[in-house]
Amino acid sequence: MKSFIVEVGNLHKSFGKQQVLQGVNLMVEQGKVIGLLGRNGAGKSTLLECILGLREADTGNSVLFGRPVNAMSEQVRANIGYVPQKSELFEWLTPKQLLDYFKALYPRWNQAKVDGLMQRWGFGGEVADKQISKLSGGEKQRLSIIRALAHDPKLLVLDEPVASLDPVGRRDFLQELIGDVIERDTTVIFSTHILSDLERVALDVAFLQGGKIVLQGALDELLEGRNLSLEDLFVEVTK
Ligand SMILES: Nc1ncnc2c1ncn2[C@@H]1O[C@H](COP(=O)(O)OP(=O)(O)OP(=O)(O)O)[C@@H](O)[C@H]1O
Repeated sequence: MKSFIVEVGNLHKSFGKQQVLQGVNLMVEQGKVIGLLGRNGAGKSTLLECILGLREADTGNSVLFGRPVNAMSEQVRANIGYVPQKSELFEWLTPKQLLDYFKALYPRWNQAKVDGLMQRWGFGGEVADKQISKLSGGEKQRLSIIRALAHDPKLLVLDEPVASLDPVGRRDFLQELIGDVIERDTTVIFSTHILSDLERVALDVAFLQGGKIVLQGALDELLEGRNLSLEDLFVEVTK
């Protein structure tokens, strides 16, 4: 039996009077790819941040790799890759400098993979030496993804990773992701509003609505017998 990489129990988070997460439970097995869906403002980013311990929950717990997120060693933390919704790259560096900086931080850094992605994802020429602040939104997002994949993480958490990518960029990214999952049994949680992408990669989906995961399961099983498209299901579940 495979182990659970992510175990989230009864997570609550409010901002002032606004209760955003109201008892989220979410279990993710090793090697699963889960698409996290929900309306704008449903709390997807908040949930992903709480799962990773980047934002403190009010109550409840997040356990990653069998360890509470707030008591994780650096070694365990190095198994995680994260692409935030808004990339927080060091804007004054160049892409090359940024990747060299992170390379020094991670014991398991796959330089061959980085070199390949840089070539294929548009950083082969002078863009690699341009200041990050001057890159386009899509270029920054690609760089953020390269950074997150570079250390071969066992858990990848992606918050709308493809929102600024063009169709070719989205396809390249999804191929890379699928390759990673197949080769390395990577566990992936990613939020997106692009349902067609989700249908291409996510085998499982989880719907966040009213501060809770209201539906989670294998995409084909959820759609089977309902005679619905994923878009129909989204509308129905998030009403
Ligand atoms: N730091 C904060 N302070 C106050 N309110 C916040 C803060 N961060 C998020 N919120 C609120 O919490 C709610 C959930 O926000 P969140 O960004 O998690 O939603 P989301 O599901 O990721 O949305 P989207 O699909 O639009 O990206 C929103 O109503 C937002 O205004």
